[in-house]
Parts: sequence; structure tokens; C-alpha cells
Amino acid sequence: MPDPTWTVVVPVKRLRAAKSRLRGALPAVPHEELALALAADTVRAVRACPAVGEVLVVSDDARVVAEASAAGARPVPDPGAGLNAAFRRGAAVAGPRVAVAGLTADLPALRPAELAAALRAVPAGPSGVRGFVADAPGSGTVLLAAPAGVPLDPRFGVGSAAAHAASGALPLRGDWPTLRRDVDTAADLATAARLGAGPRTAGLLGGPVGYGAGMQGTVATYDASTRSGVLLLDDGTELPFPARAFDASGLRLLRLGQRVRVERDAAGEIVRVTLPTMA
Ligand SMILES: Nc1nc2c(ncn2[C@@H]2O[C@H](COP(=O)(O)OP(=O)(O)OP(=O)(O)O)[C@@H](O)[C@H]2O)c(=O)[nH]1
Ligand SMILES: C=C(OP(=O)(O)O)C(=O)O
Repeated sequence: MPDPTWTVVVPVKRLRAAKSRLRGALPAVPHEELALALAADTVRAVRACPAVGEVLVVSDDARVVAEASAAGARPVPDPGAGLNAAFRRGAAVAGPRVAVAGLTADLPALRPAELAAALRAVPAGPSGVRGFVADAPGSGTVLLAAPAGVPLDPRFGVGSAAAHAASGALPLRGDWPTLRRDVDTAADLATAARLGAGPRTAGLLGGPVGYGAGMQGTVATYDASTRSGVLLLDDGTELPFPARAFDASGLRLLRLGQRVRVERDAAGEIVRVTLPTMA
């Protein structure tokens, strides 16, 4: 039997008011650009998910509406009564005979295959059970999915994972790190960047405002068996680097005393060690 086709409802707040806890996370990037990039990467991943037939973006923000339409999503006016009302409006537009999932718009690292796997995990058939995916900390919800004929009945907001479970929704269990990684804070953004943010968000992270771009130092210690070590920065700071930073360099080895360039993420962690001559 083929997988059912889902309609996914993605609500996006007015950019001016959205993602307030993230304000200032990228000091050189206007806040609305960051909020828009998170939503654009989320919608792009949902559109690329083979289990999804239609994407409804519930928003009153003109830029969000324009981008959503250009990306092949269908804009739905926000009723202006908060997040759950926005989800309910999207579900109503989809209609009662359609499988509807609500997804938050702050998942810039989302991989379409993880969304597809989570939607496959929703019990099919006449049981009438909704499924939800908790966010990485476990208290919030990133996805609430209702099979055809079952009302979405969204309970998003603080403590929504418990609220969804209490309302009879089934917690969907699976290793879906990019689906669970909603971005509320600067630390969440750094984690999403490590998981691999979508192109719009990555463009803001790695552009001229990139963290630590141009910082240089020398290799103080390097252990080939763990592919990790310590760098001595030009300002005298010693900075350990993990194997994944070395792996991202494309180099085969590092020599002690070798001069390197260091790329760090929003949280200050080294994500790549390269030679100063490398692009
Ligand atoms: N359409 C619509 N979307 C909303 C509304 N409130 C929240 N959202 C969206 O719901 C998702 C999850 O909400 P939060 O993580 O609380 O995001 P937020 O309210 O923008 O962020 P904070 O200001 O930091 O709480 C985000 O994608 C928001 O854009 C609303 O009233 N209408
Ligand atoms: C909107 C929610 O949470 P957060 O604001 O933590 O993303 C939620 O979990 O329903």
C-alpha cells in the first residue's frame, strides 16, 4: 500500500514579532532576515518530502506569504488568535477527509527523510489516534499529525508535549535529530548549524558575518588516533578542537606548529580547521 499523502500546516508569526528569544543571535543579521530564513528552510524541506502532497503556510506576513507561494506552498491568512488557532485554520482549509500534520516553522536543519519517517510512524487506519514528535528537550512539540478524519486538535505552547499526550496523542519515537531541533535560542541555532542548516540559514551563518572567520593559530597538540587536539590561537588562548572539526578540513593530518585557520560556530565551538591558504 502506498504511504498516505499528508497536508502539512506550517504557521509563521509576523517576522517582526517572531523568534523573540533568538533576537541578537547573529548580531550583524537583521532579526527578520533570520526569522524568515528559518521558515524558508523549513518550508523547503517539507516541500521536498515525498510523503507531503500540500503545504499550507498560515501567516499574515507579506514577505512570508510571497516566499511561501514562490516555494510552492499555499498561503492561508492567519486568524490572529495565536498559534493553535493558526493550526486549526490550516487544518480547516485542508478539510476533514485529509491527513493533516502541523509543523513548527523553526526547523532549519530539517531533512525531508526524517519528516517522512515520522509521518510513516503515525498509526494508520480507523484507530483515530494522532501522533506527535516532541522537540529535542522533550517538553515541546515540533510535529502533530492526524490521520484523515481525525481532528488535529492542536495543543501547542509551553509544555505542549505533555498536553498532546494528555489529549490522547501518541508520542512518536524515532531518531530524528533534525526534526526535533527547533530553534528558539542562539545555542539551538548553533546545534542546527552543526546538524547542517538549510541553504537560507546557512547563508546567514556562513556569510560575511561568520563566526570567527579569519581567526588563526598554530597546532599545539594533535592526536592522529582521535583526530582531535589543541590549537594555540594568536591571542594566546588554547582551544581544543574535536574530530569533526578536523574531518571537516579535508586534510589528512596536522603537524605540530602548523599554522591553521579556525572556523567557529555561534556557540564558539570549532567546526573546521583549515590551512590559511584554503578557501
Ligand atoms: N501563524 C502564526 N504562527 C505562530 C504564532 N505564534 C507562533 N507561531 C509560529 O509557531 C512556531 C513555534 O512558535 P515559537 O517557537 O514559540 O516561536 P515564536 O513565538 O516565534 O518565538 P518566541 O517569540 O521566541 O516565543 C514558530 O514557527 C512561529 O512562527 C501565531 O500566532 N500565528
Ligand atoms: C511552540 C512550542 O514550543 P517552543 O516555543 O519551545 O518552540 C511548542 O512546543 O508547542
